[in-house]
Amino acid sequence: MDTFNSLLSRQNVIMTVEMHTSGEPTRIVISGYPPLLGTTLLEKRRYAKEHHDNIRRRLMLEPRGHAGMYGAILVQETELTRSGEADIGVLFCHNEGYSTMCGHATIALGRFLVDTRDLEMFPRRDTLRTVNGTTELRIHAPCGVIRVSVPFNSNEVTFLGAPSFVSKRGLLVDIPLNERGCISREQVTVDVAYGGAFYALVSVQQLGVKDNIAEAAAAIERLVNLKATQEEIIKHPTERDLEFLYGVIVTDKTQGGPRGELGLCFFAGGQVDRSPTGSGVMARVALAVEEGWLGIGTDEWWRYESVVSLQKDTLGFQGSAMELREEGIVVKVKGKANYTGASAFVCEEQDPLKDGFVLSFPE
Ligand SMILES: O=C(O)[C@H]1NCC[C@@H]1O
Repeated sequence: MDTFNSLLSRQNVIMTVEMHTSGEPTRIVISGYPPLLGTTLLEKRRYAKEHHDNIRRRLMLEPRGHAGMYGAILVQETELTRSGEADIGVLFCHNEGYSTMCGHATIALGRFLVDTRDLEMFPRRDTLRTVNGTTELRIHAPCGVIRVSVPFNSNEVTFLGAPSFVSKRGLLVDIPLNERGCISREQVTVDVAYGGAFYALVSVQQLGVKDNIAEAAAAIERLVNLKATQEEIIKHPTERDLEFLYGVIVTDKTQGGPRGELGLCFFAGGQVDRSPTGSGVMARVALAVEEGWLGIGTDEWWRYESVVSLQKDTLGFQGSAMELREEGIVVKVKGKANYTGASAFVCEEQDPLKDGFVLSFPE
């Protein structure tokens, strides 16, 4: 039988730093994760899925995690760190798998990576440039390079994401009779946009949601997925691995103040984002530009709130359209992250729940 001390002295202890961004957690894996084979970050992402998924489950699911847990696995070497286009790589993970972009985790990582002095964890830390008290870093995420600005002595981080674009405006989704328990309309208009990951965007007014918004969002996800496959809507210009519907964001412009709106993001098979969803902000800004009410390069900021940030002033994200490129619109997102702690995770071989579990009730 293992004692706790001997478990802690083993090599397979996983150390994490814990943060939150507007209430959404980021569990940053800082040591104990095995090396990922592959030349590119997307190859390493596939390798993590195929060979180390038990570690994701262990860290995200109960009893170590919970239904809203989110993680970031640092990847020291990628094709873009080698070419000098990025300073470090990252893989994002959650209860269901691995995402391609995450704004809230980027905000947390920005702070943490600038704070750290551990060169084993972040070998290029010393090459970062600080100008007028703001440190700049480039994080290679599966969707591309994110340029992050971290001011000294502040918890507010800004990032410029990989280009965002609208895939389909005004997609008409017929609501079949069996889904009308949660959605009161016969037809709903949905927009599909990409902000490092693909989102279905639908207003709560359009949805005519009866009482269970999570059930309505899950129905929209199913129906949009069906239509998107038929009409080839979820297409990334270069990477097949990025072609999936990551989430549904239910928006409400009647809440969030005069220059803002509320959004509730359901992603990864039912996880609910506590934050205003940074990658969702990227997608929503691209849509706002296409709808013609937000300019590009005008320094106009729009506020994006979540159900948590709405209750606490100053916790929301802000988004602005910075630049139009051939691949899409470069969006700037601003938000705040705070530390909550650090953990050392162990597991005992005899533990039948060592790789985590999802709570479900027998039918
Ligand atoms: O901020 C974001 O982009 C995200 N938060 C959880 C789901 C998304 O990845």
